[in-house]
Amino acid sequence: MSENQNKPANQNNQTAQGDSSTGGTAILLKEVTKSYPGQVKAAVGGLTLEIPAGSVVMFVGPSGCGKTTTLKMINRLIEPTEGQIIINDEDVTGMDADKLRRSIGYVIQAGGLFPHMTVAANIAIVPKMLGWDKARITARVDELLELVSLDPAVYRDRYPKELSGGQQQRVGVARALAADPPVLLMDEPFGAVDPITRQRLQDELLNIQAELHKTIVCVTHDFDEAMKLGDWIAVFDEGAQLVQYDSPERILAQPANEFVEGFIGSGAALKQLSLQRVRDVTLLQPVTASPGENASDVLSQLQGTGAKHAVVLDARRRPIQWLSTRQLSRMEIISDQVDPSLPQVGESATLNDALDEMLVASSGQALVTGARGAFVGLINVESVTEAIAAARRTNGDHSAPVGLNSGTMAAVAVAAADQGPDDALPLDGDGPDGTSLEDSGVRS
Ligand SMILES: Nc1ncnc2c1ncn2[C@@H]1O[C@H](COP(=O)(O)OP(=O)(O)OP(=O)(O)O)[C@@H](O)[C@H]1O
Repeated sequence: MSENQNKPANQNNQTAQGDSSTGGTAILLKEVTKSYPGQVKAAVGGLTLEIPAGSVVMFVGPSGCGKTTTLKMINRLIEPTEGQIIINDEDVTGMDADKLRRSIGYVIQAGGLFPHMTVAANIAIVPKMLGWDKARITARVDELLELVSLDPAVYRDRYPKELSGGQQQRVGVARALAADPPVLLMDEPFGAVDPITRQRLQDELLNIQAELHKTIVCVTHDFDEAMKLGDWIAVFDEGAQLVQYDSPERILAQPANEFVEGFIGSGAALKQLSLQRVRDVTLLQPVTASPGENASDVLSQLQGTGAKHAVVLDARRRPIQWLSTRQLSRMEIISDQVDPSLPQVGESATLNDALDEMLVASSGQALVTGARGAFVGLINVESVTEAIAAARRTNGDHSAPVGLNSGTMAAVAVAAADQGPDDALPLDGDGPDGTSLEDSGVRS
């Protein structure tokens, strides 16, 4: 049996130890335990967890359940009491911790920037330690600032206190990516910013991930964030007991037990909206027009199609106006005026974002833009509803990565196993599809 058989369906081209098709590398936690001095129960009890290369794995669970402890054991900010952590074929528990940390990006809440250093100096910390020359560091700093959507000329010489919370967070991400590490650990990265900034930072992280394909492990308190960002979600209970480890779709459609249901919260159907992107929906193609055109020509086109609105595009095909037949009938020539309040969403926005935009505009429709703001079509409430129904029909046809505990919290284990063979955790040592852990790359 091949090593890939127990990998998630959408990761089948990767081996357990990374693959050239991703910028990331697989991580395997093998029966990892952490007992703090004086603790009655271990903070992490015999956790085995496979983190596929190039995927985003989100850790969720109640406060104090061991998420941060698990995360920090990966880069040895916390030393495990027992077990192995294997990154790129190597058990890193025996490796020099400083060397290890230089190959793992780490992002914490509010960026964790050094206040006495400029943005550029903060980003340059690891490249400097690695002995890069000055020109290479300067070029890399600028490249990373561009990547996180900050203009290098404006921001490179600023100090952290001269940045907004969201900007500090962006610099934190840039710093973590500086030496192009295959692994990125994030601990509540967007916890300290307002909801709108948070949404933008999440979108940006997704864009960056689409480009770089890192292996990202991220702790969050926000289940919606876990669904939006995660390829896989690990739901933990006390002692880092893994209650469910699966795709956001499956966790939503088939929560392992009441504990997971509680985490999902109300409105599971609505949460489907956060799983799908605008680009997954069939867009409508309206009549378009350009500045300088005769309004009457556009009106007759509209009459031909039965539509009531035309989208005016500038020379770079960016939408600038959205005119009704009534507005068109009052003008002769279409102007190049830009309407700043057009309801617009990007292709990578979630259906939830799109619905928000439509509701705010109360038009039931929004303009969709793609690369460099070019118009790609219209989305409406009906197409969103159809996309959700279609997703339900195709839900849940894949196996998940391996995750289990050898710890002592039997109650949780029994609760999960009660869900039947399809939903149960592989507590008997078998993977979700019945393959052995040996086959899945988990070797003793
Ligand atoms: N340095 C420490 N010494 C002793 N106990 C600790 C230490 N750090 C964490 N713990 C305990 O270990 C358990 C797990 O803590 P951890 O911070 O990993 O949880 P968490 O799930 O990340 O929590 P939160 O969501 O509140 O951040 C908790 O009971 C915590 O009190």
